[in-house]
Amino acid sequence: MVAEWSGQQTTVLPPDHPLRGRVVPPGSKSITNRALLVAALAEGTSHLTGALKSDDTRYMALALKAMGVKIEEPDATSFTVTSTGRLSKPEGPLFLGNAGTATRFLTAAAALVEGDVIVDGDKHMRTRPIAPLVVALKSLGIEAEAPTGCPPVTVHGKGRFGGRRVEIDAGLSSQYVSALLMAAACGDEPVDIALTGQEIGARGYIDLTLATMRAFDAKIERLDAATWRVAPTGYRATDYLIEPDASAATYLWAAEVLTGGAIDLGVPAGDFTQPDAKAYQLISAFPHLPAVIDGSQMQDAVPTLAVLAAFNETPVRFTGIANLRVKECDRIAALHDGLTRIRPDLAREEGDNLLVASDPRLAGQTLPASIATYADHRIAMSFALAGLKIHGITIQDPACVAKTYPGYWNALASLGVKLEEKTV
Ligand SMILES: O=C(O)C1=C[C@@H](OP(=O)(O)O)[C@@H](O)[C@H](O)C1
Ligand SMILES: C=C(OP(=O)(O)O)C(=O)O
Repeated sequence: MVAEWSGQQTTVLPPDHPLRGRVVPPGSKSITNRALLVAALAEGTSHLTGALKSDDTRYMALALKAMGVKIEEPDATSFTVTSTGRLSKPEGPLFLGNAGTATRFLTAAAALVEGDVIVDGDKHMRTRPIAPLVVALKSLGIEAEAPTGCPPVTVHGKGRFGGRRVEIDAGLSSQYVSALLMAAACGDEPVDIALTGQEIGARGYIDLTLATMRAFDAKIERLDAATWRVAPTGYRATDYLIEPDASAATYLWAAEVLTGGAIDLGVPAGDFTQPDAKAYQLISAFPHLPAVIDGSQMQDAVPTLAVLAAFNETPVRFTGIANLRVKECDRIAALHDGLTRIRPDLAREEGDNLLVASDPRLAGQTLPASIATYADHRIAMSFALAGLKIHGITIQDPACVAKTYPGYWNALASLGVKLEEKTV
């Protein structure tokens, strides 16, 4: 992993007061990118409100525009999407940065284009696996190739999505399933989508996909615990309100318990439908987090929980997190790296488990640590939480939060957290 850093960095100064105030998290990344795609596949105009505007959703919107969809942004949290219901062949490759959702969802949707579509991303995305999705598309008779097993992917679209049944191994990413489900509604016959392999993490993201599809009038039937039948209805344009981002909420919930404050998120934790909202109960138990946390159904909340665990009364073992190794970076390694920069005995990797050796006496100490963020927004946002309690925590490349939460540093500042920015 990278050791040295030159560029922008932010030092978080521990506040001398509990964090109190109102911070509403931005719109859900997951729901915004689903809604943008299904709205683009619906004939007519859809108004998406409460949406996230960040790198990931910008890449999705730009890619859809490149395929002939009209997308306007009437205000800071809305998209107006007008489409014929068809995606046209883009002139060049679709560049999707490191947006896993946009990359996976558009790889399947590219089958609906007549002509070749190249789906590509930045150097990080080019190391994130997509082969299982490509294999699944090929089994449906859709020609596609990803020579490295990661983007770029070339999809030779035929303007249709056909085949009665497709099996998908979603062990590495639930996004493959969501991608197939969303494209399948625009097929010309019902498609059964069946999970193979082991039980997957993040099932809640499939529920999120089904909910967004149904809001745009798709018809999906669950045949059994691992199979869905998608009817070839297409989508109907609609107005859709997107809920705030539950993963973003985890930083605010954690900031609240770490400082003994009260942050009004504008949404009760129980109202979120996204998987990471499950982390709320755990966060509320702080400083009595359980000895073992299975992160499989709240994967994006694991960095938050792991940093929080450092201040817990007792150690915490994180299990069910193997696929954190193929997110924006290898998050198990990045969390281990950051925690051990704070204090060498604070974390240990055991296979794909992460053990955090908690110590409530960390609070108030001065332990200068420059946290490498590996271009991963969640590593930056979660280690900023350590800076609320420890003097000397510096976050490298703080701008990487723009992937999903561009307003993060302003949100902390609005709660009275002092930040020192420097370029080194
Ligand atoms: O479907 C989604 O919106 C997401 C699914 C999860 O990824 P995987 O399915 O790759 O685990 C999650 O980590 C990602 O941030 C968003
Ligand atoms: C894993 C993440 O993103 P994605 O897979 O959508 O790039 C994330 O936001 O934590």
